[in-house]
Amino acid sequence: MTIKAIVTDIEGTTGSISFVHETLFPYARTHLPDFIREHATQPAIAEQLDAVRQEIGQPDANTETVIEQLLNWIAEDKKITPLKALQGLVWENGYKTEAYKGHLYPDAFQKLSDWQQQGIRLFIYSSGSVYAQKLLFGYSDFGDLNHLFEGNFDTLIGGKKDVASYQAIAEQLDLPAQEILFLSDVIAELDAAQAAGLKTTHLIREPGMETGEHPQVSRFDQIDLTAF
Ligand SMILES: CSCCC(=O)C(=O)COP(=O)(O)O
Ligand SMILES: [Mg+2]
Repeated sequence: MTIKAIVTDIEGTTGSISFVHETLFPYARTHLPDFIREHATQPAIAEQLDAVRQEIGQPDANTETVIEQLLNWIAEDKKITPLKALQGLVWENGYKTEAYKGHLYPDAFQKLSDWQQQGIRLFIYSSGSVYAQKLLFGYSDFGDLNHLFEGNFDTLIGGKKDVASYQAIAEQLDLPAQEILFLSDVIAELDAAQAAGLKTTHLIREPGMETGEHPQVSRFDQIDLTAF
């Protein structure tokens, strides 16, 4: 079977977990409160704040209550759509002021570039918003890499542990599921993708990570597309 498209996770797969948890999340924790206070009445921000109120079942929650909720969700690494949308908007300033660059493993950069040259269709599926994904790859260690990807998916298509999300992605790619390879460091995500019929590969970037039943690699250059 020929792999025609690759859908890749970001955190723990194309880039390090520590970049997300030790750089991006702390930056959001520091800057999100004032960002929200300053922009709360802008329609795009107000829409996300209303989505938080709806999520917590408090339609009349004031701005400070919403901020406190968002900070709790950051601490708990919740993959809740309005949080991820707001984080992306806050991170923009960090990239633009060069507080950080989007972390990418060199082997991921090299292999994604090779696959694109070979005509493999490339997509990202991350819990980070599409906007946050485009920032991370737009301001990456290797420059602007958004040209490598044909498309991006986030939690608007569904959760990454839900089989239906991968069925919807296969439908949008207009490919049989078995011609799509999904890359991730999270077994529950790989299980969901496999249940939808996608091929899978488990990235184990750091020693001591849980192993499962999926084909395993520690670097992108160990992935052989002809093996599927
Ligand atoms: C794309 S921005 C940073 C990643 C992020 O916010 C996140 O929650 C990581 O999710 P992933 O699905 O890439 O593990
Ligand atoms: Mg991941």
